Amino acid sequence: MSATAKKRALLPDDIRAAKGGTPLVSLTAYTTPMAQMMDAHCDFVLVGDSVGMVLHGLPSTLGVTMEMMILHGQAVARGLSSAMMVIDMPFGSYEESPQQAFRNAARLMAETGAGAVKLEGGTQMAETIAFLTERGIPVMAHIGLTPQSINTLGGYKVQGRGAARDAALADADAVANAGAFAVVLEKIPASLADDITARLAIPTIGIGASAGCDGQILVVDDMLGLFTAFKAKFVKRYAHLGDDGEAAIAAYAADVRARQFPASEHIFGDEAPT
Ligand SMILES: Nc1nc(=O)c2c([nH]1)NC[C@@H]1CN(c3ccc(C(=O)N[C@@H](CCC(=O)O)C(=O)O)cc3)CN21
Ligand SMILES: CC(C)C(=O)C(=O)O
Ligand SMILES: [Mg+2]
Repeated sequence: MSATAKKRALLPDDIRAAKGGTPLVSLTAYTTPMAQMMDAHCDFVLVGDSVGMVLHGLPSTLGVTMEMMILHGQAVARGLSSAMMVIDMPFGSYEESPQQAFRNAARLMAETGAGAVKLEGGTQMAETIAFLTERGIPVMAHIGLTPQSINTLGGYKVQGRGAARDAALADADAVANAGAFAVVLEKIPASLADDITARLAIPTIGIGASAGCDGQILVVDDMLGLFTAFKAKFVKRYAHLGDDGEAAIAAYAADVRARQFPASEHIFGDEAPT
């Protein structure tokens, strides 16, 4: 999909229609300035629950709340005009029942203006995905490595290898048949991602999956080199803003200590300029 020819905000159906075409481009965002930076270049922007680890220093995504997602979602919405906004449902906000999922998904959409929600899970979430889509809430699914299940998965490991391959294919079929308009494939073998992409009628969005997916997503702070606590194999760093930022802060500190900052252009005289 062309990132420059858009006249209106993209909709889930536009994303769905991109199946098999130019790969969909997506990044996460959590703030207005980051959303502004990517609006013209991305087809959709995800307010990911990775916000908890990336911006709040949490050890996993499990501690992320509805209130955090809503505040960051509102900030991102202010920075977007053409890219579609998708928002993650946080851990504990949808797993209990389709009714619980609807209540919280409706709140996320109403209070942030997101065009769709994303939730983690395959066959076990199919009933909930159908319940939401039948009631007007577009759902992006997320299978493979599902970080909210870190405590049962036992680590951020590759999913769907060997005997687990058939279960991953069943998850893909289940979310597509339930009405998801797209599905994120996280950290699975490339051949499995290619098989899923070939068998589903909806776009696959890869993160640690395959260049053959219908689109790609990364955590923006990872690809900018701003988040450096860990680097998954699937991350490519396109910049090193963390290093650049620390160097800038060190230069500021040295200037202040040497009384080199503020300089004449940063200070005010007694008289207003004429
Ligand atoms: N900064 C950031 N980037 C992400 O992609 C991300 C988050 N945070 N938070 C939420 C989830 C968690 N995800 C993760 C987290 C860690 C690894 C990771 O460290 N992978 C290692 C190996 C870990 C292992 O095998 O146990 C790797 O080298 O890929 C991967 C995905 C993806 N999401
Ligand atoms: C990594 C993407 C897919 C995500 O779910 C997140 O950022 O929370
Ligand atoms: Mg997430």
